[in-house]
Amino acid sequence: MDDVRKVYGKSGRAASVAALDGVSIGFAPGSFTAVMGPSGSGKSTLLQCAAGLDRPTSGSVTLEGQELGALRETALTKLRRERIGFIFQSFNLLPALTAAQNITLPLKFAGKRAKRDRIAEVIAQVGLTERAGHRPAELSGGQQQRVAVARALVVRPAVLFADEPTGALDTRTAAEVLGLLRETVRDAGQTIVMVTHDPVAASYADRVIFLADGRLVDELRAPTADAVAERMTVAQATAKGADGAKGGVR
Ligand SMILES: Nc1ncnc2c1ncn2[C@@H]1O[C@H](COP(=O)(O)OP(=O)(O)OP(=O)(O)O)[C@@H](O)[C@H]1O
Repeated sequence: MDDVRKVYGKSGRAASVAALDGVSIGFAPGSFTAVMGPSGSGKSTLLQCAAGLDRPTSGSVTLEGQELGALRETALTKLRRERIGFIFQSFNLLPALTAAQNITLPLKFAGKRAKRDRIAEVIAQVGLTERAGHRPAELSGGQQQRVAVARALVVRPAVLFADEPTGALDTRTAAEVLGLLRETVRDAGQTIVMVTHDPVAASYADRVIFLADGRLVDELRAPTADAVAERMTVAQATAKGADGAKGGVR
């Protein structure tokens, strides 16, 4: 992402909001990045712009050498289907379909043949071989999120974007899902960008970036949960500082 700005509302008008205010950042192949920041700091907007779900007001986003802004809507949709994976807080599975059918869906959308071996492989990767024939209502929250992870991985995306993937899970189940994400980075070289409010979740990443008022204000490598929690306090102070209070960052 190069100098990405996203302004909601007409730029210059009193009601306009710069949700992203000149963000430049790269996500290297095989890296796992957590995005943190106070509510309204632009985390979701960053994810949406990086994933080609939303177009920046200015600046550019490049994925595997392709500038997303240069693509028409149909080409962008194709790129999203084939090169990008998504998981959300609410698993977004289709209730009438089994786990295996949910996982097969992205291949169908991409017009690809659903090879049985690939489906079995990705189901095994998320540890759901025994549950492949179950519908979402017959699965626990953690299992449903693992189906969603498998569905995101089945196309072998360049980047997996996760928006609060453990927000609806209890601590133990969240740890399982985060461990699974970590494994896909380690074993399959998957690139992951994850928005989270939880310092423990962020500590599974290789790097945490902190947003405040649409700007990148800090970065932490090899994070521990304690170090993340401490930096969050500083990011919050920075956000307040931008509202006029002096000496926001210490
Ligand atoms: N569609 C929209 N129209 C107008 N303003 C928007 C829109 N989407 C987001 N915003 C504003 O942009 C800013 C950043 O929002 P964003 O959702 O990216 O923040 P966030 O860090 O993800 O917040 P949260 O942690 O609460 O989900 C906020 O001030 C928000 O009100």
